[in-house]
Amino acid sequence: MVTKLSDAFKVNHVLDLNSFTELPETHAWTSKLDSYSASGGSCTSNPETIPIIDLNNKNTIDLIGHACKTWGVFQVINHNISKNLLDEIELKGKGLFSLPMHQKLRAARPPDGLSGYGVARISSFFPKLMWSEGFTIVGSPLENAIQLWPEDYQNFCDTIEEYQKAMKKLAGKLMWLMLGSLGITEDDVEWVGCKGEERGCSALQLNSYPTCPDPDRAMGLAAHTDSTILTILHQSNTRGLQVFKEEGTGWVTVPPHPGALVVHVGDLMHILSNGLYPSVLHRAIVNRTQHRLSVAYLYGPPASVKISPLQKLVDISHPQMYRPITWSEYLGTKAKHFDKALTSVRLCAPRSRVVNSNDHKIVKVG
Ligand SMILES: C=C1C[C@]23C[C@@]1(O)CC[C@H]2[C@@]12CCC[C@@](C)(C(=O)O1)[C@H]2[C@@H]3C(=O)O
Ligand SMILES: O=C(O)CCC(=O)C(=O)O
Ligand SMILES: [Fe+2]
Repeated sequence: MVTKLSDAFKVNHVLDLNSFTELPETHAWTSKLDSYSASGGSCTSNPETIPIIDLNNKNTIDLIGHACKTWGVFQVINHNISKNLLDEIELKGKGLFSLPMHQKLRAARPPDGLSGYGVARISSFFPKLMWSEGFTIVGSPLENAIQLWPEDYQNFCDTIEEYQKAMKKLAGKLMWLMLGSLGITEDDVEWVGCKGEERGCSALQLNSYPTCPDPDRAMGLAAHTDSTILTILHQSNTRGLQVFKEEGTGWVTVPPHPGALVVHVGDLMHILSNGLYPSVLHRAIVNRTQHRLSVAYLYGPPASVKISPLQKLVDISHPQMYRPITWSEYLGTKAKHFDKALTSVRLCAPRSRVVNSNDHKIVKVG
């Protein structure tokens, strides 16, 4: 960890990125830092493209299974989330991030808190700061919304709550399609129907990436995997999201597709599938001319349920690869070990096909 910047991170020092005409040193990700490099790593114009899956297609389940195995990411269309709701959440996000800094800081995320405004949580693991600001909502948005708009918080809350509800439904459906593609049914999952504590459950993360005076040396959101079962990402029509594909391919851009939502396989699906569906390493880069916004719905199980490889996927030739762990414990492990979190709960060596994409600092991208 880098002491100076991690101190800044702890007190949630957010700089107003719109006020810079040159990239400050604190945000300059040099190529010497190898895998930390912003411009580092080939970003291919790969002939292979990230699958776009129509949820009304009769082969959806197989297409999803194949995408999870080969990419760890896909886009979905015909997902039943209205364009109106997607436009509305984008509008609310833009409204929030365009508030003056002193107003946003009224809702600053406390050092050990879950919800609120601030720099990327993973900042403390990197020697440089990221060119982004974020707003996390776990549970009700009410408390933060009142801090931001004491007179007019209801409008924001209504959109967020409607979005959370719609995403929860879609995420549940996608989880069962993913598990279904592995031959798993509800009977195989002990914690089905277990409500658990709502606190600590799925989070909504609004990310804002202001235009950047030197985008090749800056990093929007550094390479990471999500600590989720799956994540549903709505990206505005500006490019920026990249996923890492092994086998010599490198970083691949996930091009915005009108109306589509991006789905990431997260670390908990990696565990549940006993390594069959590896979580996807991804990052966000920035650009000189267009502000970019993304909204991530980070979906997980009830916080206190023990997650472990599903027994149907474990046998003598496929031993259990991970120990049981709750989502809250895993988030704690991630906060401490970051890219080594998954390895730290591993019981035996990974399947030979799976490159350990989670030791991402060893991934050669520079
Ligand atoms: C549920 C969560 C996953 C997350 C940490 C959090 O408590 C809320 C924010 C999430 C997020 C979004 C941006 C990337 C990420 C790595 C981060 O720093 O905050 C993820 C966290 C995660 O998936 O580990
Ligand atoms: O902004 C993006 O495209 C990526 C956001 C992301 O990875 C996250 O919020 O976890
Ligand atoms: Fe992410």
